[in-house]
Amino acid sequence: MNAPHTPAHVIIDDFLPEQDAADLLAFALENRTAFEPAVVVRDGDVLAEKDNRSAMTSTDLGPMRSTFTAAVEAHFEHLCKGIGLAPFGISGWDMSLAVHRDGDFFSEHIDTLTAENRDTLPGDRLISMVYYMHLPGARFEGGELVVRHLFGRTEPVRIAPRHNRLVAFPSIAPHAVEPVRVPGNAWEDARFSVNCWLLRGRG
Ligand SMILES: O=C(O)CCC(=O)C(=O)O
Ligand SMILES: [Fe+2]
Repeated sequence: MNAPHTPAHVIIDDFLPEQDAADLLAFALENRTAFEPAVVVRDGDVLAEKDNRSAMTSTDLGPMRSTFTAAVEAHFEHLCKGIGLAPFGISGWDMSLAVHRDGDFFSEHIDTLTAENRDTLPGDRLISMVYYMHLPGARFEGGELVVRHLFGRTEPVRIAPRHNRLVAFPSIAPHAVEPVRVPGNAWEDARFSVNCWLLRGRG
């Protein structure tokens, strides 16, 4: 359980069986051409906004998609409890692979879609999850996830992007990715992740 005054978040280390973690990372490493520069969506407009975010994403998880969703489903009640939410019917999954390379970052934001953006998904993002992966000895530095609580004067939590670590938090919690440094900027040295949002249907 989280202490009462820390942001409600859950960390699960060794989230996937070792072989699945290696296969998922291998899939991301091998499918480099599927990644495109990430965009920021605001008020219904898709913005390639270098001021707020620099990363690349791909919605193709291939055969690893079902491996990943099954693992999340197995932890669903635990995740809800740690975040302080009653379990809900998942109306949809929003998922992508992401890579942060040298100089990449994501300034503070929330994942909840509001206004016109809300209609782009078949439900509201309630839980945000980030699953980290990288090769042993990958040379990136930085890229900590910083999660801030919405209310109260509490210290933000800073979470290192450790291989095979899942972090979950409420999608409305402000969070950011600190700048990543990758000496030499080799693809194999980057900070890879799966971003996954659990959607709840609307009444
Ligand atoms: O990569 C991370 O640690 C977080 C990414 C994120 O906040 C997002 O994609 O919305
Ligand atoms: Fe986010």
